[in-house]
Amino acid sequence: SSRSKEQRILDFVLKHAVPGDPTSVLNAIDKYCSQQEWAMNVGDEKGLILDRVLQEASPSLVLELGTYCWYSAVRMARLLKQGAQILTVEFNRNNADIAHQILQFAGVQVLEGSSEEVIRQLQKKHAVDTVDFIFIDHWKDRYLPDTKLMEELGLLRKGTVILADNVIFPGAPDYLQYVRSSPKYDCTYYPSHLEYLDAEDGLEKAVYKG
Ligand SMILES: O=c1[nH]cnc2c(O)c(F)c(-c3ccc(F)cc3)c(-c3ccc(F)cc3)c12
Ligand SMILES: [Mg+2]
Repeated sequence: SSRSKEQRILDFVLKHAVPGDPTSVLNAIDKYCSQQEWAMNVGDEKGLILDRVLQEASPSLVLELGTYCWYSAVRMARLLKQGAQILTVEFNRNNADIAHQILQFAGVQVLEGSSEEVIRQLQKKHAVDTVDFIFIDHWKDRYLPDTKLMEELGLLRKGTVILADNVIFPGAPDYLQYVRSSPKYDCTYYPSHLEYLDAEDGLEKAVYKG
């Protein structure tokens, strides 16, 4: 059977990265996706912004919406303090399987299902109280409804950082308008470029004020 692009990326990682060395995994994925086949990883340029915002937040619990090519989960896992955990949500079954193979890092758990389903189950099924850092990188039409759902369920606490990818391309205008006009958030825009390309893109940070 023909292997998918994601499986080809995994093959390249398993061949060129050093087991247990997350930076070598990131370098392998960036090399493959910038030279062989483009894929929608957050990438090295926006990844540096993610690194800085994550380190500043120093979270104990990270929720990622959109595992896809597992790149950002590895990127964040390598910077977490001892004992911190990442819950990453992927609804696409075969991507989740590959993610499991890559994410043999302690503390990264891939939860399968739609972001709405998983968010609704976090407190009861996954013993989550509040989330410290959320990386939104799944699907533009879900940014706003999922953020409102997390507010309603009390998953956000004073200081929770929400960092959203692709707020310019493909863009999430309803989400941007909401967080930037809401008194509940302090927002910062980080200009950058679409992964591995020159097109403009950026990340929006929204800090929940409780
Ligand atoms: O959907 C996404 N989720 C998360 N991150 C993404 C990301 O970082 C991207 F760069 C793109 C992107 C942007 C431009 C482009 F030309 C192709 C794909 C997408 C995306 C947008 C529209 C689709 F129909 C399919 C994929 C996503
Ligand atoms: Mg993205």
